[in-house]
Parts: sequence; C-alpha cells; structure tokens
Amino acid sequence: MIKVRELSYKAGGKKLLDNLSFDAHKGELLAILGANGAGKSTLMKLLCREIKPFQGTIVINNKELNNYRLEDLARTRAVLSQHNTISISFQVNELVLMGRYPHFQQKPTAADFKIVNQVMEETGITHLASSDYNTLSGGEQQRVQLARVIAQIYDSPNACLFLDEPTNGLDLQYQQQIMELSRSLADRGYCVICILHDINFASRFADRILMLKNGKKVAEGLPVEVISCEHIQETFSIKVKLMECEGYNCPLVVPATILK
Ligand SMILES: Nc1ncnc2c1ncn2[C@@H]1O[C@H](COP(=O)(O)OP(=O)(O)OP(=O)(O)O)[C@@H](O)[C@H]1O
Repeated sequence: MIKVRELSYKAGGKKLLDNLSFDAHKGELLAILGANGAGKSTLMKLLCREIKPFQGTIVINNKELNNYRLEDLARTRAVLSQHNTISISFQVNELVLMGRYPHFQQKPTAADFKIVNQVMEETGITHLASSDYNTLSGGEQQRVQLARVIAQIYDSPNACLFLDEPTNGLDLQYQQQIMELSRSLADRGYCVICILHDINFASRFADRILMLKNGKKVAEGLPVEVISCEHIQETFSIKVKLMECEGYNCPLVVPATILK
C-alpha cells in the first residue's frame, strides 16, 4: 500500500533522512520509533506531502505521491499531527465535520452527518458533541481530533492514517484508548503509521516496527525481531532489560542505565 524507496531529505545543510526504504501494508499498524531528532516527524511530513524529498519516492496505492491531485490525496490519507491548537471556538461536532470537507461541495450531505455521528460514537465523544473544543481536556481533544481524521477516510477503505505521537500528554487510560482505537483502525483495513515514544505500546499494538536513528533505519520487522537490547541501545543510547510478561507476545522493555 505504501512503498518508500531511498528517501532522503535535507534541511539547514543536514541530512535529516538518509536513504530510507520501507513498506507499510493495508490492515497493518506500523509503529515508528526513534530518539528525539531521529527524523520521525520529518518522515511523517514527507508521507503527508507537507514537504518534498531531496531524493527518493513515496508510492501510495501504486501511485506516486507527487502525482496525486490535492482532493484525491485528502481522500487517500488523513493525518493526526502533534499540535492541534485551535484559536477560534468550534463545537466538537463541527470540528469532526471538518474531516468531511474533502467529500462535499458546498453543504454536507445526510451521509456526511451520518458518518460524523458514527465516528463520534466509535470514539466515545457523542456526549461532547455540542461542547466547545477549547474547553476539553487534552485527552478529550485528542479523541476529537482522531474522530476528525477517521471521518475523513471513513468511506475510503484503502486509505492511510498517519498519527504523529497520538498518545502525547495523555494519561494512561487515554493512551490505552487511543492505542486500542488505532489498532481497531488497522484491523478495519486501513494502513496506519504511528510515531510512538513508548516502546512497550509499540510492541503491544503494532504489527511491525520501524526504528530510526539520525535519519537512518536501524531495524524494521515484527516487534519480536526489532525489540532487542542491541537495537534499543543503538537507537536510544540506553541499556535496557527485557522481561517476559504473561499475555504479551513480546518482552517488556525496562530501562536500566544511560550510556555515557
Ligand atoms: N527545517 C529544518 N532545518 C534544519 N533542521 C531541521 C529542520 N527540521 C528539522 N530539523 C532537525 O532535524 C532533526 C529531525 O527532526 P524531527 O522533528 O524529524 O525529529 P523527531 O524524530 O520527530 O524528533 P522528536 O522525537 O523530538 O519529535 C532534528 O535534529 C531537527 O532539529
């Protein structure tokens, strides 16, 4: 579904991504892990076509990203970015309806409103429908934003969802909810690419993991293949212990010592 080949990006005289190649498939949750500054958000911006690569190609559903018309791109991929500050007042249901903007001409149809209601139900925010977005907690706002991006691709079964640190700033319960929702979206058939900082969430919820350091791939594969003391030490400059845990098919990662 997504083929990234020999992707490089330069800014400020520095290579932020260096010859990166990987695939992401339909129905798969691919987690991207890496230290601060590894190039994860840069990769996300390239996947969204917010910035253009210095070299290399990104192909989504057999079509090169550059060749998409903007309106087709909006129906092909939805993006939950890290910062979603909104300076004017919006009701929650109005904000979720924004996800439908690429689908209607001047006025939303009955089908658009139906999708908005369905998505709010699925993300557990129906009771917030007429609340002012800016009065919500961080966790509630995050669920509203996720509802908006799901609404965008709700009737596009081959779409991709790009999530940049969706659990950022959320408490444990909301983190779990967002990860379960992300998982269910992959199970529904979307290709979900998700930047995460929590290695344990990645290994628990992702089908595969891509680990980056300084814009280069350290490892890519199943969680059991990628989550190793060696890869984590190389990527995060920290020694960890791996612990087997009942009910998990991948060992839990416990930080041990920082390498000097
Ligand atoms: N426009 C730019 N010009 C110069 N350097 C940049 C530019 N954009 C990003 N960088 C640098 O590129 C590196 C990668 O940034 P990026 O935001 O992709 O990292 P990240 O892996 O998402 O980090 P974090 O986990 O902290 O969000 C960083 O060192 C950053 O300072």
